[in-house]
Amino acid sequence: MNHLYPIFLKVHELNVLLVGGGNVGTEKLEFLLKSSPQAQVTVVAKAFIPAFLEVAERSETVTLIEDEYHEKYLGGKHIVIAATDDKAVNRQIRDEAKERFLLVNVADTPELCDFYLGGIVTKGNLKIAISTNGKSPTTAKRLRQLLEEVLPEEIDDLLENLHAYRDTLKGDFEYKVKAMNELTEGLVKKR
Ligand SMILES: C[C@@]1(CC(=O)O)c2cc3[nH]c(cc4nc(cc5[nH]c(cc(n2)[C@H]1CCC(=O)O)[C@@](C)(CC(=O)O)[C@@H]5CCC(=O)O)C(CC(=O)O)=C4CCC(=O)O)c(CCC(=O)O)c3CC(=O)O
Ligand SMILES: NC(=O)C1=CN([C@@H]2O[C@H](COP(=O)(O)OP(=O)(O)OC[C@H]3O[C@@H](n4cnc5c(N)ncnc54)[C@H](O)[C@@H]3O)[C@@H](O)[C@H]2O)C=CC1
Repeated sequence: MNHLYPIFLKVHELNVLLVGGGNVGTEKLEFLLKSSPQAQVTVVAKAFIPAFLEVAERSETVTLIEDEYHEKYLGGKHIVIAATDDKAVNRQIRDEAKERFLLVNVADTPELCDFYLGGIVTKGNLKIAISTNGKSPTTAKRLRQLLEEVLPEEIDDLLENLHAYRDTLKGDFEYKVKAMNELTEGLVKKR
């Protein structure tokens, strides 16, 4: 049983701190920006690998700070992702973030995480997040790839059309709920 509760964060309006600019940091930043290209991310690392810089340069909302992690970098942040190769530093980031009641993810270390990053499928306005409860990130990746493949791009047209249709409906809330449910019944009806 997976007890995690998924939420969809407006990371373009929240301040994210990422510590570490190596392989794992690159992967985290890449997936964050793929899903949320305007994510407000400050990255602190002693050094950045070229692949990291390549990903960061594509974004206008990523700020890089070449420095050792210090508690001061938690100021003004809502969410923290620790991705250094130093376990003690990751632990320190986690402890100092917790003192401030910030939500923290220590990459690849489930026991130190308040939340996990998931596999994410985006088709226009549709977004699906996948979690295996930390049991198999590779399965989350494969499911993400599968859904990206099988869900048609046109699914976004469906959402837009239904949204437009809802706006044309005259009547109270109850009437609209009924009309929208009848119209979309075919999506779940068993043949
Ligand atoms: C708990 C969690 C915490 C977190 O990091 O947030 C976590 C933990 C760990 N990851 C590990 C390794 C790998 N992670 C991936 C890939 C992804 N990992 C992601 C999330 C999560 N990883 C969270 C759980 C999500 C869930 O609930 O399912 C994804 C979905 C999202 C993202 O990273 O943004 C992203 C796919 C994105 C995509 O493609 O869509 C691959 C696959 C690959 O790269 O091909 C490998 C190598 C294969 C392997 O080793 O399994 C290890 C072992 C480290 C070691 O060996 O020491 C641990 C630690 C452990 O399992 O104990
Ligand atoms: N590379 C991979 O695919 C995997 C890595 N891991 C583990 O994840 C951890 C991170 O791995 P990588 O990203 O590959 O390491 P890496 O060596 O590529 O990157 C580490 C990053 O942390 C930064 N850093 C280290 N100490 C710092 C500090 N005090 N303040 C600020 N920045 C600091 C470095 O400057 C660098 O940018 C390691 O512990 C590794 O064992 C686990 C599974 C897979």
